[in-house]
Amino acid sequence: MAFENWQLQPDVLFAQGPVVPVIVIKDLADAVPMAKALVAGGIRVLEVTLRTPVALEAIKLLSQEVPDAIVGAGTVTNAKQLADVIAAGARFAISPGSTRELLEAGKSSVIPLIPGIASISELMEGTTLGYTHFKFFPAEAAGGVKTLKSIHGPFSDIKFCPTGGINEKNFKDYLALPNVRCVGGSWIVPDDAIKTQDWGKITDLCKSAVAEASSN
Ligand SMILES: O=C(O)C(=O)C[C@H](O)[C@H](O)COP(=O)(O)O
Repeated sequence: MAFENWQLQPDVLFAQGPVVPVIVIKDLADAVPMAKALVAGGIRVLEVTLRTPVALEAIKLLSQEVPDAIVGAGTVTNAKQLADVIAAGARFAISPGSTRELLEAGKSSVIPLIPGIASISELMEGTTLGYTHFKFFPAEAAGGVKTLKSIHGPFSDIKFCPTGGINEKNFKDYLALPNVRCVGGSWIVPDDAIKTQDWGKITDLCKSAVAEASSN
């Protein structure tokens, strides 16, 4: 267990499925059909990034309208945003990085914070405060599978959700690592499918990722 005040423990969150879609919602009207398409494809944990003006509204809407999903926030970079996403109903928060301010706020929050790390020193800052689950970002650019294998030596109890440059070709290499439970990625919610509102394509991408993840 990481922090007892967290209503959802990060090991439970990481165990929900092999892929966490990194979602960018530009048009609020897309939020519900997109989330339903993901859930229909077998993916429940949804990371809605705070990259657009409608992101907080989208988190609120999805929390109410798509009860089968576990809706959280991505791109949470400071304590104020953490408070905002909790108020919107997010059940977890993910950050691309870690600052002392954010780590302290996450520690005392009611939802789990998954801080991002790309170096050993950042990881140590987080583990010193009691964090056990991290995002590894930007995964491919920061050395990918090789880096995670090396980190596993001295930090064998720490679990990661690598994100950044992960796609249908390399995600299984990450999932095969002992310190990886799930991977994050935007490949599962491609821009062209959103633009054309091709929700069936998103469901198909999820189904094939879930099926492939469980095959050898
Ligand atoms: O927005 C954030 O909070 C991030 O940390 C960045 C995203 O996780 C990556 O941009 C997703 O990477 P791709 O799957 O390569 O598109």
